[in-house]
Amino acid sequence: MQTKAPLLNVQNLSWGIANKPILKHINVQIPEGKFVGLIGPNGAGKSSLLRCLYRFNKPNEGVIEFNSHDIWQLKSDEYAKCVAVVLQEAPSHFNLSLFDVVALGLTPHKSLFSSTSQSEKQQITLAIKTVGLEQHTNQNFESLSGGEKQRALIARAIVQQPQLLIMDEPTSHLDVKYQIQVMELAKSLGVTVFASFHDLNLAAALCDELVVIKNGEITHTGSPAEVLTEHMLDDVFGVCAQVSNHPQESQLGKVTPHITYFYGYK
Ligand SMILES: Nc1ncnc2c1ncn2[C@@H]1O[C@H](COP(=O)(O)OP(=O)(O)OP(=O)(O)O)[C@@H](O)[C@H]1O
Repeated sequence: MQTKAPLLNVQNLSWGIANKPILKHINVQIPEGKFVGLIGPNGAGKSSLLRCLYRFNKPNEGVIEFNSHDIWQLKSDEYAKCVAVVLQEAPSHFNLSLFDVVALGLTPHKSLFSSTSQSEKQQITLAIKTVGLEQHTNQNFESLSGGEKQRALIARAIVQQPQLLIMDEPTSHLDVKYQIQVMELAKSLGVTVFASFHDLNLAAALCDELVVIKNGEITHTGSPAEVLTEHMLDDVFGVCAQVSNHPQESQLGKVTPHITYFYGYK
């Protein structure tokens, strides 16, 4: 039986700035429909890798295939229709309402200056409702809270109807409730997601697979249970921790690693 090609296939990717190698011979496969987390210490290369995937950084070496096509051979608007990006910092959208920002998700699908049809307006309203922001529809985007902004950007991604959602630490400024809410919302969309995380327990609970990067190299890939070991946490993150099974998940017969950190160890 022939196995299906991954939605995103990164082969031997290297990228750097001014002769300084930052990403070194990266190989990553993101299967269609999976929620894959990218983890690694500060400065490991997470954002640099994700930027290569949404064509912000052009690799010095290697190939990135989307649906078996080299992404640099695709027309930029064609690729923009397929890939939505949610970043750590919500971009500034002065004078735009929440509705207007969510409507920007239609941009890759529309010609310049074309107006928004009735059915598109319904699509936008539905996406706003999905992220629970209907009471804020006409509010200025800039006046939304951090968590509301990130949910609005997910609504924008819903409207875009991407095949792949790339998220670069989208919850790092949010309180714990919004962190869980925003990532669970992203998971509930059912699209393929590749997201970087700093909260390893959140990554363990939500991700089907994890990719670990350290010093610009992939060191581990696999299920959260395979990847999140005490040895890996020591080796890659330099922390002393105990990994157990999350109590909520063990009641359901699932194995989800849960990390307890120890303090005062060097
Ligand atoms: N445009 C650039 N010019 C010079 N150096 C860069 C550039 N982009 C990234 N770097 C460097 O590459 C390394 C990896 O950075 P990157 O932002 O990808 O790491 P990260 O894993 O996302 O880190 P963090 O968890 O702190 O956000 C860092 O040392 C950073 O300073």
